[in-house]
Amino acid sequence: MCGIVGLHLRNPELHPRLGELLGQMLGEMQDRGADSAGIAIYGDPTWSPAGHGCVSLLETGVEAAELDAATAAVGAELGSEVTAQLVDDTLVLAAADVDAETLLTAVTSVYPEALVAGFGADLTVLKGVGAPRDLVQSWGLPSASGWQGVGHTRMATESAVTSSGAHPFAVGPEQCLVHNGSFSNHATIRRELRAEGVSFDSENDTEVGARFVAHQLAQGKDVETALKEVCTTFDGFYTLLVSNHDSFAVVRDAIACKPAVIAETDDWVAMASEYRALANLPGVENARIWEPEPEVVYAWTR
Ligand SMILES: NC(=O)CC[C@H](N)C(=O)O
Repeated sequence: MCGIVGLHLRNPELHPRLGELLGQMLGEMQDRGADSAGIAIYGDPTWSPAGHGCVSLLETGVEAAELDAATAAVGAELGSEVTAQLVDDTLVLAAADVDAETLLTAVTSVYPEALVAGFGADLTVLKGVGAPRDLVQSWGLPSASGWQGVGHTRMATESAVTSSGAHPFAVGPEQCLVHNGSFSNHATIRRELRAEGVSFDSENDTEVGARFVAHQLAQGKDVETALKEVCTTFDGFYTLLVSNHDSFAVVRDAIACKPAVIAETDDWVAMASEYRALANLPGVENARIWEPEPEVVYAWTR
């Protein structure tokens, strides 16, 4: 198994409720993947303030008492002021008027061994090992706000139960990908991407999918084209939810044996592995609800 949830909010009045709603959705999917979990939040004013470059970092070894030293070290490397907070195990860094890739370069030179969980103008990615409902509380997710969120509960099939194996895989700017299923030819595609200079953080099959999509987007392709390329390149089983700075997209493999349901109202678009994760969303009783067809890319833009 594995559980996927995603919520793209169209109505700004709902933005303050993003974390509360996503946290409930993720909690409903705990029994599909109790090993580990992760979330991507777009637009929270505390974690990723407007106009800031943001980087989410795991495995830094930084403790709460060392945050000032961390901001000083990254600030010195960057040449401008940096803020940092520890959200459970994730070090969330932000810098005003700096693009996220510039901040990322400074951060990775100070913490070369750390795991980059995500980066972007508007994006925070938190991941951890443990029960998803406990992680939701440790992250303080119910108080988060924003315009889009993605979450995943993992039951590992392809690599160890570690933070680096937890989803989302957020390997390109503002990008995030979560997966239910397993890619059977990921080793081949990993070799091909490596030959093109792509490097990897884990042995996970989903990371290969995320790096493939990021590679396509970096070549200028749009999300729909990149996901159609996924369908022609990857073998195995997959329901994927892919988000970006302005988009939210779902695709399933040709057999579509991994469950997925999409619901849409004027106020939001939501996706989950099972309907029960959507059942408490405001206005769901009037939503258009359907099961995504095999190899059809469903994409929404802001
Ligand atoms: N159960 C799943 O869907 C697992 C997803 C992916 N293959 C992983 O191991 O992370």
